[in-house]
Amino acid sequence: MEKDPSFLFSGIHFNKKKFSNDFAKFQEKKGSDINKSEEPREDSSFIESGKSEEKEGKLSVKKRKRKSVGSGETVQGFDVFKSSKSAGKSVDRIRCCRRVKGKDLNGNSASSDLFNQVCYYLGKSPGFGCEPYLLRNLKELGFKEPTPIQRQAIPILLSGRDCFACAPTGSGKTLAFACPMLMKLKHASTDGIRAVILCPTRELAAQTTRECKKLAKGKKFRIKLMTKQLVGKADLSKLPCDILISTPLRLRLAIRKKKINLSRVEYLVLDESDKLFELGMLKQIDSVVKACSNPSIIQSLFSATLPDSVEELARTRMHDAVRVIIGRKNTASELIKQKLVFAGSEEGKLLALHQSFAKSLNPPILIFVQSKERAKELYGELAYDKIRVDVIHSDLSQLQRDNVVDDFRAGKTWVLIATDVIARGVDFKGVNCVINYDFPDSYNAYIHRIGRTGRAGRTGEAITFYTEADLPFLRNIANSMKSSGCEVPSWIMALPKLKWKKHRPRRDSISTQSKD
Ligand SMILES: Nc1ncnc2c1ncn2[C@@H]1O[C@H](COP(=O)(O)OP(=O)(O)OP(=O)(O)O)[C@@H](O)[C@H]1O
Repeated sequence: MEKDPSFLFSGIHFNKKKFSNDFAKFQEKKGSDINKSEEPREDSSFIESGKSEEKEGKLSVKKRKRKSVGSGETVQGFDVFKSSKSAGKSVDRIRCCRRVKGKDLNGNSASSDLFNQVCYYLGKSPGFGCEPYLLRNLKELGFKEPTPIQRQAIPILLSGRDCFACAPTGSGKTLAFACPMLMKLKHASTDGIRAVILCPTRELAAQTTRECKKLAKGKKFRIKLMTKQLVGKADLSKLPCDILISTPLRLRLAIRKKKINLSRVEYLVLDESDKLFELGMLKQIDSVVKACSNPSIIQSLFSATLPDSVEELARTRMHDAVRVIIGRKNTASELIKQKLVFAGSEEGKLLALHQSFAKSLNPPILIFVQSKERAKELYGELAYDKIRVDVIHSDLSQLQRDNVVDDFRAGKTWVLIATDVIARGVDFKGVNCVINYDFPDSYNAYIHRIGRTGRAGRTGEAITFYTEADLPFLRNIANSMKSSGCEVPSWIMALPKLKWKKHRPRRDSISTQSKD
């Protein structure tokens, strides 16, 4: 069900208490008027907010506070203030507070085409022109107005600042980095690779490649996905490619074999960045960042979850970065109705699943389990039911994985059983329900798994089964539910909150056959 256009603001909370000063400022401006202005004003705060803060670097903290709170200067839609943690480093924080309205290029009212409006502002500053092909493609894709993350991140990246951004799942982060990338690159060239996008999984890399191609339709940009075959090629230095999309491992392999030249890369994106900064991928990321040696490179990090530890790590690798947080950091979209179900035992889970399918089946449904072995077991159980079920895990070949994903997208598969290989970033339109058959192994995994539903303004449901083994971690999930507006029994809220390391308990195998 589409919610138009308020969906664009799903997941946004403005903490009135914490930001009371800023809130007061917005209240004062009530009724005043961005909308009524004759012409859309050039919104310099969009682009230069961070830089003007920098200039103020010498002001005392008190003065800076006074200036930003009491001056009555124009603030449109967000509040910019220095991160206290980052004293001495140029990292700004932008918190999206409310909707900006205005007129589009033709002077029509705000709701018609805000993309035009954003681009109009940008077009006024030299070098930021949005070409007609991009506007046309956005229109063809049905995107009428930018989502909050797009509204904030696009101008920042276009202004040449590094950016790390955290916004809810399904809120349009891909476009937020792909749009400015195409605008920055302007035209295809034979200069070699000029933009690199890193994604943690092959599925996500393939999806991002497709999205970039759709956006670039009508231009001759060469957009390439780093495949196994490509890595195997003798010489990639002459690869006709403007934009390269890859997993870190494949790109690192190409770098190590000295097959690829990334010294001209102007634009680097780390998508699902917290996953990329996990221990296993950190070395690979570092070697890519090192190989992208162009001093004027623009780097950006995007994710729906951005733990503080990752931010700290990112700051050591990014300078002059603007930090954009849409809504509350690390929470699920409000469009997802989250439920916890006590299943008692492993057998209980299977029973609960069968019963709920027998009662009502509202596909497409995604079921997450904790390992490929369990994915195969559950598939074995459900395959006998008269539902179209399929399974995806890392034991399948790339071609098999692609086919499974395509069938689910096309509606041929109703129920897809999956491991965490597709928990992040993969955009299935209209998944009605996500079932965490096995409790997720971390809080972030929970947010990303359930984020496969409730995307782009649609509502969705997320059901999480738990057993005794999962009880210690229930409270952590309950917190996310509460902050997304879902009901949580008070006894769960009273449970102690534990530090959540990887939680993968040994579970009995999935089978209807009695163990005896
Ligand atoms: N401005 C827009 N208006 C309407 N729909 C949009 C807009 N921008 C993106 N979308 C759609 O929203 C959906 C989610 O976008 P996207 O996959 O970029 O989300 P995301 O924030 O990266 O999610 P995740 O955190 O799960 O990776 C896509 O189907 C995309 O086509």
